[in-house]
Amino acid sequence: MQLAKNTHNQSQVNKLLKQKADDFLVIEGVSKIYPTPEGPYTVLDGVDLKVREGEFVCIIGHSGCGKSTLLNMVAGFNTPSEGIVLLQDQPITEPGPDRMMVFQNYCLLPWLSVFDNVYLAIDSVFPKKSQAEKRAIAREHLAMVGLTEAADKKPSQISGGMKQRVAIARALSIRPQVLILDEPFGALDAITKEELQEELLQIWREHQVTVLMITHDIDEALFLADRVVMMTNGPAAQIGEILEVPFARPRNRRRIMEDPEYYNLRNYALDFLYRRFAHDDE
Ligand SMILES: Nc1ncnc2c1ncn2[C@@H]1O[C@H](COP(=O)(O)OP(=O)(O)OP(=O)(O)O)[C@@H](O)[C@H]1O
Repeated sequence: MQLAKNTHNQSQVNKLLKQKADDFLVIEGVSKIYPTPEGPYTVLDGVDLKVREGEFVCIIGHSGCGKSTLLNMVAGFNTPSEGIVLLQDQPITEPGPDRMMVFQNYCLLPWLSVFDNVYLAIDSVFPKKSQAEKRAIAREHLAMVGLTEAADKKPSQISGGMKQRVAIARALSIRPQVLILDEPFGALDAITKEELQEELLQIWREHQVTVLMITHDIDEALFLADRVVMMTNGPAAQIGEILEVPFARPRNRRRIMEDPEYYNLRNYALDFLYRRFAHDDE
């Protein structure tokens, strides 16, 4: 009897734990209305999304539909006009080291070396750690993105792909729970972009970080994400549909591209963006 009771309790606990993991990041009824000289402008209108812990979610949608506005609310740089964003049941009201953002334009400090760009972030979040420890964390994360040799270079002396690697190493070096990427590879050439996508997947697997990433590239979203969130056009944009990406991990680009399901998903997303929610100017 006791055993049966314990088993029952354990299954309840497992259910609660799963629910907690499923509700890791919760965006609930979020709207954003900006005051403008022409009157209130509704960018987002009632966005609901739940993200599981460790999930990789890509967000696609036409320019101006409010993707950055939404992710800025998760980062804490922006606040909803209505609704709420919760991380592990806590409302997000300001930026914090549990959520790190990486932008398309790298945002490195040009007067600091690659190493010091990463070190500065670690130092600001972990001021009590010893200098040796902080230097070791910086070295470890630069090694993770293959930049050990470039540690003493200034941002102006390295390529765009390398700069984005520094930005990713810097973001991860403070061990955030959520990594927010706003079109991180948008400015890179195709080969560098593919290399960085592979590296990002490896890092995501090793760090077990939850990733939210904006992209305009459907192939990128299908290669990286567990789910692709497709937004309707603004104003008053909403989540139109969510695609579950079924490909096994670790993913192999060639194998995925040989899978007929890849083309079904790709065509479905293209149809959503360029027919059902086509932009007037496209
Ligand atoms: N502070 C603000 N005041 C008024 N309107 C704003 C403000 N910030 C953003 N907007 C408007 O909100 C809309 C959504 O902007 P946002 O940058 O979130 O879109 P996006 O989907 O990320 O676009 P893109 O893909 O081009 O980066 C745009 O029309 C933008 O002009």
